[in-house]
Amino acid sequence: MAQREGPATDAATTPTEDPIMLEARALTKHFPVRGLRGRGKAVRAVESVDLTLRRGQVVALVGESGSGKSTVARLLAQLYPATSGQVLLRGEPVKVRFGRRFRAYCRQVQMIFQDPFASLNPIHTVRYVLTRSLRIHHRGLSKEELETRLAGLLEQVHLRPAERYIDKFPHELSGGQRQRIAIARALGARPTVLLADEPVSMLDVSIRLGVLNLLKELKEELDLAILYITHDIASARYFADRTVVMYAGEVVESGDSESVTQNPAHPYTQLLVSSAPDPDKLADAAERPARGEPPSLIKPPSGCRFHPRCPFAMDRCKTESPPSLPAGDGRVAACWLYAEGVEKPAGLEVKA
Ligand SMILES: Nc1ncnc2c1ncn2[C@@H]1O[C@H](COP(=O)(O)OP(=O)(O)OP(=O)(O)O)[C@@H](O)[C@H]1O
Repeated sequence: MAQREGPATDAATTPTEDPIMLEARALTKHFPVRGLRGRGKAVRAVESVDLTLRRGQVVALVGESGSGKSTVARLLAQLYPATSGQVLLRGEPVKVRFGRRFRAYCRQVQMIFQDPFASLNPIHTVRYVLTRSLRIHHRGLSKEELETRLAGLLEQVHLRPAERYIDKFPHELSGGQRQRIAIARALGARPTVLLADEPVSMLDVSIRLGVLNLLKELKEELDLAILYITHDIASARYFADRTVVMYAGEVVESGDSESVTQNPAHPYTQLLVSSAPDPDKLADAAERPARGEPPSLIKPPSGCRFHPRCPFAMDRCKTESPPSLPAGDGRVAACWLYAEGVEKPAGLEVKA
């Protein structure tokens, strides 16, 4: 059986030939704890995460609050320096945080934030926001070119006619319209990769699907590689080609979205799926209730970080960190239950 040291990797099992645009290799981030009592301590927010974003694909990064999803996105966007590990853009290692090379990186890799209220400055009109993005990323555009591109950006995010929106301030727009402006601003750079950190979670439920559909359409039109960060594993099935599940800073499962969301292999993914608000699954969730809380990342549990909450934990799980193991359907799971010779316990229902 093929085994790999460390947690589940997304890279090993990608079946398609689409070129890799952005990649994380063993990406790790520890935040030092400040203050006298924190001396020598660190929040181990992201631990050896591998992730592959391919052209024309959406990868969902799913996990509960505090599992390290946003930190991964910020590391990929070069907003934080990594403690260790690498980010590679089209195979080239990247380590830039300032100056011209940083701007060149941002032209390729753009981020969309969760809160369209906070990410747009209230004193600037849509025209200002989009013009600024175009000017920063594409110097020397003539006035006419700028106007054409501005109208094009609004058209791309379905805010039409452009004249209706161009001179509006953020407070004159709905949450969904604001998020569309944030997306248009990102597109102004003509990126190849979008990192979308919970792009719809602050929007009304009724308009979330419209924004996700827009991102899906843009992915197809522009061949974008998209990282979609979410708490909502159900939306990953709908929106993402592949799904990567994080728990307490580590990747625990990855594979194509249909298998990961419909036939989860890792006990944590099973817990996430069973506690998603799906009326058909409520009975099952009650039978296997979530035990405990996510652990402290300053002193994470030894062995598998999920073992204190895992209904199937074995002795080995308390001491040995599980490697990435094939778990059927092309998925990999960082779980000892998938090691050779281990009998699957009753209740771990994974279709072969
Ligand atoms: N700048 C920082 N300094 C110290 N600790 C941080 C910092 N940013 C994040 N953390 C910690 O790192 C861990 C992971 O946080 P992160 O925001 O990446 O998780 P998340 O999965 O995105 O959660 P959420 O969905 O709530 O945003 C948390 O314990 C958080 O408190």
